Amino acid sequence: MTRIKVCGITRIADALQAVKYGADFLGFIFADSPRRVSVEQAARIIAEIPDSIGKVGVFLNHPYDFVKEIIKETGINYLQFHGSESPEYCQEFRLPVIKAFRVRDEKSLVGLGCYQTAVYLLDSFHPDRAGGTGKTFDWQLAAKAAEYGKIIIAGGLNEENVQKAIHLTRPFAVDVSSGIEKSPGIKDKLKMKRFIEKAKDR
Ligand SMILES: O=C(O)c1ccccc1NCC(=O)[C@H](O)[C@H](O)COP(=O)(O)O
Repeated sequence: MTRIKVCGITRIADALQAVKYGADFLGFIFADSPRRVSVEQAARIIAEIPDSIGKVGVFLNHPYDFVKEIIKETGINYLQFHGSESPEYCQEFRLPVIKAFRVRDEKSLVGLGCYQTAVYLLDSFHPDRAGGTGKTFDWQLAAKAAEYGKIIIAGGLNEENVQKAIHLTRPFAVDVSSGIEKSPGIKDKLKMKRFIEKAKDR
């Protein structure tokens, strides 16, 4: 069954709803974003979440020591590197790594084979925004990435298109953020429920 990552969590209520509806991973953004959480905020939310749920810290070209500190202070147990972090940098950490690639065309996936990460997350390229764009990319390109390992499909997913994305790309997981929001960082309960139901129905 396709796993589900709900990203951009900023509130305990949203985290608990996502778990109740069946999310497998929750994402906490430490990069510059309207969905950014403080260390204290993330730690407070994570303390309320069952152990079985993956808690993913999302980073963007952060210094090694910053990431180490967040791991220590919050209890995140997955690392998502969303920038131009090198394979060597990703291997410095003991936690499982999700390396993100922002897909514009085939060339965006060059270098993917150099990483030895747990999973690859494919997100949409946007010239000004690193993530949470609400835009999809050409899902046909996901097949190339799948040759290298497990993939997570991200970027512009919502209750209308998630089944098609799963059907076309057969991912390990799907990732959603703005497609289930009322406003950045504030999730819409009903949209979240419907998204998860649709994703689980595939
Ligand atoms: O979501 C953000 O604001 C963000 C900002 C900077 C780096 C990464 C960010 N998000 C990472 C994610 O994993 C999002 O879930 C992913 O970009 C998909 O977002 P959306 O298109 O809104 O579903």
